[in-house]
Amino acid sequence: MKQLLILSGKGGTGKTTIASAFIKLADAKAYADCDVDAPNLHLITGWSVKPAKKDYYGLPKAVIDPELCIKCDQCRQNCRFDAISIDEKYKVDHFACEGCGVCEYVCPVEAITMKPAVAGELMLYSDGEKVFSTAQLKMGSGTSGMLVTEVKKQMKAAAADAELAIIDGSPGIGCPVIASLSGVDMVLIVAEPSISGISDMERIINTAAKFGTKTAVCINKYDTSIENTEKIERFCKKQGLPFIGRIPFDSNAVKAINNGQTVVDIDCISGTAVKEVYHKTMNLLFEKGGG
Ligand SMILES: Nc1ncnc2c1ncn2[C@@H]1O[C@H](COP(=O)(O)OP(=O)(O)OP(=O)(O)O)[C@@H](O)[C@H]1O
Ligand code: SF4
Ligand code: SF4
Repeated sequence: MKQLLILSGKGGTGKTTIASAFIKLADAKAYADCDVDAPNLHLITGWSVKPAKKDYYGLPKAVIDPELCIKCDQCRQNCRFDAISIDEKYKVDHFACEGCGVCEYVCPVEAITMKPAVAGELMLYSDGEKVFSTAQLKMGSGTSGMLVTEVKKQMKAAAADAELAIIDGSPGIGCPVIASLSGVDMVLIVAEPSISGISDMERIINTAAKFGTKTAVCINKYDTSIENTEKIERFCKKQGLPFIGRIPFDSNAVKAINNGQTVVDIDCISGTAVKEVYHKTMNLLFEKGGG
C-alpha cells in the first residue's frame, strides 16, 4: 500500500479540500482523516453506512478512594500538574491529570489507583469495497498523537490489499503530525502564500526531511499573494523539492464544500488546478525507485 499524506502546517489552508478531491479522483479504496481534534472529511466523502465505533483509551487517570484516604496531602504536594485539590475530600481534576502515577506512588495507604480513561472514539466506515478510518478526540484529552497512530493502524488492517491510501493529516507541527508522518511514502504539503503559511510550511518540510519522506509542495489560493507564491517556489527550488502546482482562490470551492461536494465534482477553476496537482502527485508517488 502506497500511503500519501496531505499536510499543511497552518490550519484552514485547504488540506481537506485537496484530500477529498484526491480521494474522488483516485476512487481511493482506503483513506483516513488524522485531524482527530476536528475531523471533517466524513462531511464531504458522504457515507450512507454507519461506522463501526470503538472507544479509544489514552493515558490512565488517577482515582482517589475517599474511604481509604487519610488526608496526608502527599499526593497534592507531589503532583506537578496541580491536578489534585482538596474540598471536603481529595479529588483529581481529570482534565489536568497527565497520568504520571506519582500520586499513586507516594500515597501511604494505597488510596489512589490509575484507571484507564476513554480519550476518544475511533470510527471505521466500510462498505466491502472502500474503507475510511477516522476518530474524534474527547475534549481536554491530550493524546492525539497516539490516536492518530490508531486511525492509521485500523485503516491498514481493514484495507490491507489497497494499492493507495490517502491520509488527510493533522494541522500544526506537533505530536499528531509526527504520528501522521510515520510510515507514509510521500507527503504533499499544501502551502498558503502568507507569512505564517510560509513559516509553517518550512517547519513541516524540515520535519518531513527528518523522516526522509519524499515531499512535494503545492500552493492553494496562490493569487491571494503572487509575491509570496513566488517566494515559496524559489524556496522549493533551492531545497530541491518538487513544486507541483498553484491552485487559485475560487468561491466555487467554498460552495462545493458547503454542499458536501469536492472541488472536482463541479466545473470550476480550482477543480481543474487540483486535477493537475493530483496527476503530478501520483506520478511522483508511483515513480520507479520512489519508495
Ligand atoms: N482554492 C480555494 N479557494 C477558496 N476557498 C478555498 C479554497 N480551498 C479551500 N477553500 C476554503 O477554505 C476553507 C478551509 O479549507 P479546508 O477545510 O480544506 O482547510 P484545512 O487545511 O483542511 O483546514 P483544517 O486545518 O481546519 O482542517 C474552507 O472553507 C474551504 O472551502
Ligand atoms: S497521575 Fe500524576 S498528574 Fe495525575 S493526579 Fe497523579 S500525580 Fe497528578
Ligand atoms: S496521598 Fe493518599 S492518603 Fe494522602 S491525601 Fe492523597 S489520597 Fe489521601
